[in-house]
Amino acid sequence: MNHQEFNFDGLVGPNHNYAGLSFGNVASTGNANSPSNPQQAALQGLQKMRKLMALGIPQGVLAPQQRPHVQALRSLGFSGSDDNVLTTAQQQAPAIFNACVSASSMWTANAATVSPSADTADAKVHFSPANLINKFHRSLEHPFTESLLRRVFPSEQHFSHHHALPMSDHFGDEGAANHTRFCNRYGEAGVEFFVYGKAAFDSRQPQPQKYPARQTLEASQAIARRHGLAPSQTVFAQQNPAAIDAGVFHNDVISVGNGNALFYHELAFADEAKTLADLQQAFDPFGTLDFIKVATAQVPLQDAISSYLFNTQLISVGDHMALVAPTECEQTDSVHRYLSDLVTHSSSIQQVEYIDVKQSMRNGGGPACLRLRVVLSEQEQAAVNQACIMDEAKITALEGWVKEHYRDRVDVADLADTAFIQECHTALDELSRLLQLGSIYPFQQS
Ligand SMILES: NCCC[C@H](NC(=O)CCC(=O)O)C(=O)O
Repeated sequence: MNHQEFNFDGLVGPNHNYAGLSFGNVASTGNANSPSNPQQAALQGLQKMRKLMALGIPQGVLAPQQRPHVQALRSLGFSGSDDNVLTTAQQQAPAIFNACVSASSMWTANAATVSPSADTADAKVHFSPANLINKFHRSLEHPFTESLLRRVFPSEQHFSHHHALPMSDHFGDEGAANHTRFCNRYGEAGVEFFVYGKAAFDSRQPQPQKYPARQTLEASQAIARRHGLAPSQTVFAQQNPAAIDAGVFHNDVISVGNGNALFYHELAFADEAKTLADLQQAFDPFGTLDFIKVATAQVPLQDAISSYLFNTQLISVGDHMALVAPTECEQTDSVHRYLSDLVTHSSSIQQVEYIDVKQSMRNGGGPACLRLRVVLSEQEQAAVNQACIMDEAKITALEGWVKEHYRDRVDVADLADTAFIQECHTALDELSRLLQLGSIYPFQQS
């Protein structure tokens, strides 16, 4: 059977903006209140999908969420007409209002954790939407994410959908940004690797002091249990608390894996030697893992964070692997030097492709943040909502849709404007038809 790893990228929403909502994510707070360009952001995302398709990676899309989240504002005591809710919230509680207008669902690496059928006890593909409890604006995502995933992966025979974990910091879950899978071939069983920031029920373990640990060990363990993963093929490792305090808010900012390779910075894990030993032990039945370590002397941690060297997409292309890296990696001397050198050695990684996703990068989202990886067999592929699987013509149609409906400048002050919100609804209404999602948006249901 022919299995493939699909990338489901988040389509950037028409309300893409910079509100500085993510404490601990230095790009987000550093660019707070600068104007955004939603049209350029969405086109950069679509261009990235085109590039990945050209490299042979099948590509799907996940639709953006409706914002502002009027219902959340109503639950916080703002009342009257929708217009009144929005204008009063923006005047009286601008920070809360901004959180309810975020386009953060574009980073689909945080949408869910996905385990392929080769790893799960019931041989179904399992999806657990992430509760994203650490950030208010992101904690609003999971109900829509779950209903969207159910419409994109509707077959009960092949797909198993869970609810998000309990909404408590003890079970803080950030989805696939802290989850990696190793295997020889996508259709074969492999090792699932969960990286957490803190143990919520064990205060003896070290914790970051400055910035929050967004993923807990207990959340990762719960996901592994729910997905029916074999304990011998599941590894949990703690992220280095010092790296979190330097701005590494998810593991995918400091390491990336694919196939039998792990590309990581030496400061990624709290206990590097134990993490590698645990991974190799779990992988022993399948073979040898290729650990590609980047030393601080080669790339200082700050350069890795600002360039997003590890938020690259590590993909299999024929018999080798390629890194799809943001152009910031080309512009950061240490990183560019490292990558130019890397491809000349006999490592698994023999190709680097640079892409421009600056609109997303300015909020701390690189190429890897924008995609959710889903391994599918041929039968599972046939059971997916086909309108969400991309080809050249569909990408072109989405580009046309973006150019027709998206603004090229949005200031945070525009976000409560009635005309702007109406434009966003018109865009999403048309998109729900293009992607055959039915009346999925709240404004279509009232
Ligand atoms: N995986 C990348 C996620 C980036 C995301 N940024 C944000 O939500 C910033 C939004 C803003 O500041 O407007 C986050 O930190 O979760």
